[in-house]
Amino acid sequence: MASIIVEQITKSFGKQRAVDGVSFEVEKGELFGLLGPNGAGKTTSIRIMLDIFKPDSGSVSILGGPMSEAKKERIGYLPEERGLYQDVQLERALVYLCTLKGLTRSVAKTRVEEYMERFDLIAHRKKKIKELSKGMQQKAQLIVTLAHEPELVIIDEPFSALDPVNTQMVKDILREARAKGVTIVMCTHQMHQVEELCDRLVLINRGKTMLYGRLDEIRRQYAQPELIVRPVGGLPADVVGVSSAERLNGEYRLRLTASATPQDVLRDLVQRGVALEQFEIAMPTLDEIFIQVVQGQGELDG
Ligand SMILES: Nc1ncnc2c1ncn2[C@@H]1O[C@H](COP(=O)(O)OP(=O)(O)OP(=O)(O)O)[C@@H](O)[C@H]1O
Repeated sequence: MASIIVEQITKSFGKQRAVDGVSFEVEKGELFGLLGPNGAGKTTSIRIMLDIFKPDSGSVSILGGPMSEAKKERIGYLPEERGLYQDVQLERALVYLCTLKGLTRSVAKTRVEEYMERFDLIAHRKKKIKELSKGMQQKAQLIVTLAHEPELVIIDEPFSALDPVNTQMVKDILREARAKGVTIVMCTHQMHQVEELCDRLVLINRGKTMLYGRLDEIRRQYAQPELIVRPVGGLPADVVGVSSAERLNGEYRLRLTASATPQDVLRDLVQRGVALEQFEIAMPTLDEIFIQVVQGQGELDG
């Protein structure tokens, strides 16, 4: 079942077309990546999804239909711009913001305390927001996003100000939420985080959908005919189906001829008695795919 259905949305600001016919669906309980370079239209798409902006055309169904006031309490949103009242003490600010999301004061207090423990903020509970570091403020905002236990979470750059320890903690929290059936849409430029966390993704560029689908399928689709092979000894010079071989730290990256398959190469190596520690099809990283797609569109558009 889909938690969000985005159909052919468009949005212009003056002559600038920020979103240009974007469609995708986010399944219930998945961790979905919303990706794209700066200015691609991600934040505008999120704002349309959350009914902050009306689209010029197209439609959005969220949690089974149009957005409503009641639904807002079932959603957690971490916006890109982190706006907390700077002069208020951390704990007071968090409890207050959680009551705005429908929690009673006493439940809000308990949850906030639990989350402050978990996020290692408890020692700072009496500090004003402006006295907290950037990373601490971001964790505080994540608490506001999550503490009312929303069924749908939309987070824009959740890791941007976090050190590796806090990044790991937030990733664990997101995985736990997913395991409980929470739907998560994550907008980020950090491709390795997407590779680690996301089931499916959409990549938009200049307002248009460039890639959409399962991460593993997208990587397979962009796989070059290359192998990574680690032989026990050396590699013969004339392996069947190999057009070039590059050696790096005992590992070879083999480029295949147009008609060869990985099986042809493996068969030849086995027949020649080459012992192998590793034999795998080289998969491109999401970073490489992102750059290829974005630069490719740039070249097409001139
Ligand atoms: N309120 C606005 N008024 C005018 N133009 C806007 C407004 N919001 C966004 N835009 C323009 O729309 C385009 C898409 O912006 P958007 O913020 O959606 O991109 P983004 O993918 O979130 O980028 P980033 O990764 O840099 O945050 C940009 O060209 C931007 O200048």
